[in-house]
Amino acid sequence: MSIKIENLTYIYNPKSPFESKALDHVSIEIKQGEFIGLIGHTGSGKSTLTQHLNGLLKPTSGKIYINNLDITDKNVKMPEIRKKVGLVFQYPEHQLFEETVYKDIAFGPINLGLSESEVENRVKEAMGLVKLPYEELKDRSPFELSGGQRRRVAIAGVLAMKPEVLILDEPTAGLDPKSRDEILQQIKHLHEQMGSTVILVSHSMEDIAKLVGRIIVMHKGSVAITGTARETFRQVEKLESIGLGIPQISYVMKKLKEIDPSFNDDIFTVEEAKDEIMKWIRRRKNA
Ligand SMILES: Nc1ncnc2c1ncn2[C@@H]1O[C@H](COP(=O)(O)OP(=O)(O)OP(=O)(O)O)[C@@H](O)[C@H]1O
Repeated sequence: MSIKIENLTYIYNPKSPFESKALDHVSIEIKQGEFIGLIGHTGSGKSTLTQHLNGLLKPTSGKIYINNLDITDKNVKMPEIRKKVGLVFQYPEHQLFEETVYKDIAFGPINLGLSESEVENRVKEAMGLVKLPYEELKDRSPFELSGGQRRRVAIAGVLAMKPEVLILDEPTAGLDPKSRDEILQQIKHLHEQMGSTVILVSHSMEDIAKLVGRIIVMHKGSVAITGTARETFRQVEKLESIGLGIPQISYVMKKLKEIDPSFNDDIFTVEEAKDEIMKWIRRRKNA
């Protein structure tokens, strides 16, 4: 599904002493199947933006088109949009409420009006996608599971709806490194396998550099930078001026270049850094 946001402005508590402009004339186009990283300092408007995409918030002004359909139009039925745009909130496990893992994941598909056997298939498939063993966990209470497993149950609940656009607001916040890596790998795999449009909100430049095709940088409610990871992370000064940085490994490579100018410092992932260091070692051996 393609997304087009035109001049979107959003004001919380308008005309009150608590009025706050969270989005200011934001225009963005996202093509079908893109993997977008949405980054920005805390309070820059990322969550406010994502909540507009499934109709949870209505623009103060501006338009949002999903597959050319204007979802800000009063006549568009929001449940229809929510079937297509899945939003995984920050700490989604706090929203688990059913007594078993099965019932929690089945909640969305049941609301879609699917038959019992279709619901069961959706639950099995979604649990498989996030690597949760179906037989072992389906009758367990989500509250007996580990934090990482609960997060997966919550993500599976959204995946079971088979959304065409998947929005994940910091899906790895608060998880241990192993669970983080596993969940990110699964999101990557999902994007490749299902071809859905994915928007990943993250504070981790490392994760963003590794995963996404294009980055949108928000600053004070506006789009500050948009481009590939390479194009974005080359703008170090601009990023630092708005309180962001580049992946840690890029700073390491910049330091190495200061010591030996033959180093390439146009590097954003650990994999790229490994290759560059190996090349440097080979050059030294041959010298
Ligand atoms: N419910 C609300 N009522 C009033 N103002 C709000 C509300 N939610 C957010 N804001 C304000 O809107 C602005 C954007 O907030 P938003 O949550 O969209 O930022 P964010 O980039 O997602 O931040 P974070 O990275 O901390 O999640 C901030 O100034 C915030 O204080």
